[in-house]
Amino acid sequence: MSSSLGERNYFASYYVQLKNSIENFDEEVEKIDQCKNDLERVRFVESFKGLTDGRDEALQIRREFHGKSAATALDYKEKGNLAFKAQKWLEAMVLYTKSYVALPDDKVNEKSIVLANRSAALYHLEKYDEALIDIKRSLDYGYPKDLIYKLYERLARCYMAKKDYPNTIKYFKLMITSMDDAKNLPASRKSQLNTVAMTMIKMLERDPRTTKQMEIRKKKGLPEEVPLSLAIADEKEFISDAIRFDENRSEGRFVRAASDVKVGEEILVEKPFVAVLLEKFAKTHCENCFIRTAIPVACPNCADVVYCSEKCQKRAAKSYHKYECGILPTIWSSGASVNCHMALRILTSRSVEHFLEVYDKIDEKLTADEIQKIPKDDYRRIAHLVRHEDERTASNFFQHALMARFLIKCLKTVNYFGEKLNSEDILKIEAIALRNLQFLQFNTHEVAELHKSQRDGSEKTEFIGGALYPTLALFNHSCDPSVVRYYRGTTIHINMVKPVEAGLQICENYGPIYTQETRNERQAKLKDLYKFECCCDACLENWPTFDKLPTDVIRFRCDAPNKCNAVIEVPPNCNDFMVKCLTCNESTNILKGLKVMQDTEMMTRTAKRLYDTGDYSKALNKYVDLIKIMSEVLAPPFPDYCQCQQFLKDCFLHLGNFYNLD
Ligand SMILES: C[S@@+](CC[C@H](N)C(=O)[O-])C[C@H]1O[C@@H](n2cnc3c(N)ncnc32)[C@H](O)[C@@H]1O
Repeated sequence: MSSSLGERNYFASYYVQLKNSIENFDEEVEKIDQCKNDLERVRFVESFKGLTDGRDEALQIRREFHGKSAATALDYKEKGNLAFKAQKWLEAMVLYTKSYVALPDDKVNEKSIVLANRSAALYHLEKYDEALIDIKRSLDYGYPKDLIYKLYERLARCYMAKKDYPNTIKYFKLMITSMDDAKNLPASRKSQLNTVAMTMIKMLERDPRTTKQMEIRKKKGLPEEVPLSLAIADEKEFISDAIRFDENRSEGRFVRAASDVKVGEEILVEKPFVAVLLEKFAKTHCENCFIRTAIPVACPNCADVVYCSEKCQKRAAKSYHKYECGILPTIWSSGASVNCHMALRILTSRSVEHFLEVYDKIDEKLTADEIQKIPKDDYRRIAHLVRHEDERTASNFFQHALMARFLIKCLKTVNYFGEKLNSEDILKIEAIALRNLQFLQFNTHEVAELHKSQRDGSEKTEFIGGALYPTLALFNHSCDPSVVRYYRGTTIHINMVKPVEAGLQICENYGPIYTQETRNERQAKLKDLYKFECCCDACLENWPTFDKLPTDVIRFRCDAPNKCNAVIEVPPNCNDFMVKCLTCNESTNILKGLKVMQDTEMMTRTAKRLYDTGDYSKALNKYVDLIKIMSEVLAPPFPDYCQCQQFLKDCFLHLGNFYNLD
């Protein structure tokens, strides 16, 4: 669109314009408080006087396609060719991608040429798998017969670089025969190419490695060529038996350890119910699975998004993207947040019939165990998530309902509801959009990618999108969390960063963490953003931030047989080995603890060295051991423990989405 306001972030201006155009606006808005549910609220907004008497001209939504144009594609291709000639391979590759993404879907011949050109740039960048995929795509699109020998030569050279000799021979042979079709190729060049190919074939046929590779393939029954794909393998969802759900009046639903859970253990692997990539990453990451890809597949309709593979493109085309082509830029340019976009994508990723069918069956009082039994695709799996309806002001409800109305208007623009749906049913879908906006506010997770520069060793977590995980959304917060989250594509992995005894809560972290912010700062944020008062140990005991953690005491655990487990603080220069616990009056022998501290010093150095040399899986195991040993005799918070936990978290992040900045 553009709205007739014609500016970026126009939704906020639209709201202000609406506000200024109506007399007693605030009093009028207050009336939304009389509505008992979301359906009444969207009805209220639909009949709000400023929106019905013709003043809503400001929000005329138009579907907007970006960039599908043969002329633009040609321009990019020519620029790409210039960059290629100048041996600027990376620049050429990016320009060819732009050209390919801009090509209208029916320009099959041009697609074939651009992909072939991109494969040449990829070959020079030594990205052989990517080059192979592009060459095969190009052949599928019908690369010109008289030039096909060039692609076979490139295939042969890519396989040679990959040390796959049987396929190198195969494609040099194909190159030789296909030169018969190369009518315009001068005889001298033909003969030169022929000689090179024959020499390579002869040499490789005699090479024992070729025979060995062929024998292995035959023995294992492997295909001549393994189909290449850069898509990530489908991950299996998993929920550990070591966790169970519980709930109480003050904390709602939350998770407990069903049995002792070890540090490092994976307790949840979950795919999102819905995920939305940030606009900024739309041309570099797959819109469907968020994988970064050098050789994207274009959307057939628009130039706004790309996919990592044909599989992801088809998945998206089947559900949401069919409707979002052209309205995606409309929504982003409105200034709507990623949550607003997710509210809409929840609607487009399931059928309208599904929402209408479940509409009257939404049960607000489901327990977490009941929720787990709802099929994964069913909207009721997420419909019950916390919305804090009672804490919302009239103005907040009004603004959310206005956004829901805008999202529905976008869908109407692309004729999402067809002719059959009556206005009452559309209102119900609008009420669902309003519900989505409310629960997303408290339940969305930011999908991350780890950015690392090998050159200066810097690491940074970059947020690339938002996603909703139905099971993870039932975890409560602690400022001293039990888990770390990392992502593979959009799939989330949850792993323990400390041991938790059976029966105790397992919490994640919503942002404020005790090592970095004071209790007052954390509590203020949590109250404001999530509407609760945190009662985690770090808050109850007012643990200091990392830089203020005392270094002049050692915090031992009381190991009396009465399982007192209280903290015994001892100065490092204490000469007694038997120390009295102030809570239970029993004595604890701290010798074992002092020995642990000596042992961990050495282990910490080894773990850090493994981390610094990039051996993250070995470093991870060392940090797991360290935390396990420390937890047995010492009581957090103390600096060494915090540092080990931080490194353990960083090791896990290296298992997830990763981008090398160099
Ligand atoms: C993502 S949900 C977590 C699951 C939620 N308890 C439920 O019943 O669905 C976030 C909401 O849970 C509640 N919550 C999270 N952590 C809490 C805590 N430590 N103490 C009390 N309430 C908490 C708050 O109401 C918060 O807005």
